[in-house]
Amino acid sequence: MTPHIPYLTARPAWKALESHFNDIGDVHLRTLFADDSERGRRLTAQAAGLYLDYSKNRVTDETMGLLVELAKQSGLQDRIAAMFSGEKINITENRAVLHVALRASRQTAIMVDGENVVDRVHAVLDKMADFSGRLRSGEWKGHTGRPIRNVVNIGIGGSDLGPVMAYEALQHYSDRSMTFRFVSNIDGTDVTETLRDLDPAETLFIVASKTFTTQETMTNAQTARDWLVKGLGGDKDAVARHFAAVSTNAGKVAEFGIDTANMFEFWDWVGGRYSMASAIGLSTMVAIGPEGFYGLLEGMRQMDEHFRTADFGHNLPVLMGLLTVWYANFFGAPTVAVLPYEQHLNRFPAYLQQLTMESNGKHVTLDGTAVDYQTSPVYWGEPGTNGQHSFYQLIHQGTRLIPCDFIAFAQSLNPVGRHHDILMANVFAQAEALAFGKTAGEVRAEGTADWLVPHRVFGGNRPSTTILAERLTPEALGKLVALYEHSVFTQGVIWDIDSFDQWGVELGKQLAARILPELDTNTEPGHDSSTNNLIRRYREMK
Ligand SMILES: O=P(O)(O)OC[C@H]1O[C@](O)(CO)[C@@H](O)[C@@H]1O
Repeated sequence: MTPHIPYLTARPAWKALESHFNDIGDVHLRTLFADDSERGRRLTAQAAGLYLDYSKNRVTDETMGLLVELAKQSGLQDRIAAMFSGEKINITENRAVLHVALRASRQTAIMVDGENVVDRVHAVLDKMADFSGRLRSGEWKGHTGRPIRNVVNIGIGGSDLGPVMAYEALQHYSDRSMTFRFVSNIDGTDVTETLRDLDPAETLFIVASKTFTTQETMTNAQTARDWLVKGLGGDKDAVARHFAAVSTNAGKVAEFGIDTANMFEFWDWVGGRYSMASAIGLSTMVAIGPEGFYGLLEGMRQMDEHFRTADFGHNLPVLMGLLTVWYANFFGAPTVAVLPYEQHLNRFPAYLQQLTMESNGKHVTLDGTAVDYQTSPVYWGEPGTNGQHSFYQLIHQGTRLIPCDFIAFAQSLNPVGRHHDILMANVFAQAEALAFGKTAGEVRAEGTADWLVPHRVFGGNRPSTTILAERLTPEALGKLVALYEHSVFTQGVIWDIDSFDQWGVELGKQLAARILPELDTNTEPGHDSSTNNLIRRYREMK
């Protein structure tokens, strides 16, 4: 029988953390470092080649002990076991949550409803590898007999953000003789600008949609199909050689007119935002090749294993998840900044926004009780060093506490002159400046006039975590993605919420469906006075 888990704020470890926070919440990182010369070496952890330095966080050994205790009292170990064994932990949709099965090795067995899903995963991976191989070699020909040189992924949310993030991240490994583009927005500009300079005879569309009913994706796919057929002389038969689909919904794929032989399947136990290792990653596999894609899966698998087996005190995703809870709930920090010092990770913050906020932006516990504590913070960020010349001012001297995740790699994929050392000097310097700041005494000692001193003081004590890896490879990206996935899981378990549904996006969809027909008629729209007025104005102006 599952042990009863008390409401979050009634758990003994929570209460202990509250009183501990009163004791150490204001202690400065300068003091913590001055009192413990080993701190920077000790408050670190590493696994699967990722090095996590969490020493610049406002924690002591006691804090970490209590946070780990909180994870235990929240039943984290059982919940991890439940996820990995295919239990239907997405309770509001009655679904298993098995993105870990997408990267399980062929020999593994994970049963859902009496079936080993790992066999199905590998059957699809084999089909993807065959298709990717034929595209990349030029064996797969378009309708006019020309090889495919352009791949356009049409999808949105998890059917876009994972593929586009992974493509950007792994561009170094991609086939540079091909172009890869991503259409997501319903704004006609997205599809128009994407297709503007492409030759339909050499273009393949991957329509990626779990449900195959998403309005944005279906509308963009229809426009792409019209563009293709028109560009190839009006021959509808061209669609078969230029469209592939990735979906859980074979019926809808066939209805759209895509040959289901060109359909790559995934399953309802893969959440959209957890799907980049599934067939949703088809564009990634075409770009970097099957071997590269298997490398990505291998990296994820290593982090999955670490998460599943390592004790919480040395478990990277658990530590990161617990630190997020510590700042969100005890310091009241409303956001987390993710700052990759790697240009190829420029879409990583956007990817993480869906992963974190669609997962943990919830207001009730699993049993439907309204929470009286904060859940997911807002995640945001930009690659360094660009952010330094824009919003870092607020992180350094603003009034809000913004925990930062710095992500950096020891080796550059593009070693040019001193660029990489300068980049790394900056990431280390930022974390140092945030933690230790500059005192009024130090500012004065530089000869600063008295009136200017307060403006030039850096309070410091601003927490950050640094993730350091050797080099951005498919494996490393897989580890990083799985690290954040499991950190999100850890947070969700502590907060006792369903991290795998997304009911919050439904209302807007329903209202848009109601408004759409009203935009074309002259009947009185049936909404509040602001919405009615906006609809009327739009009708006049359009
Ligand atoms: O893959 P689909 O079914 O088109 O859904 C796209 C996205 O829409 C959502 O359901 C809601 O925004 C996401 O969770 C999902 O990733």
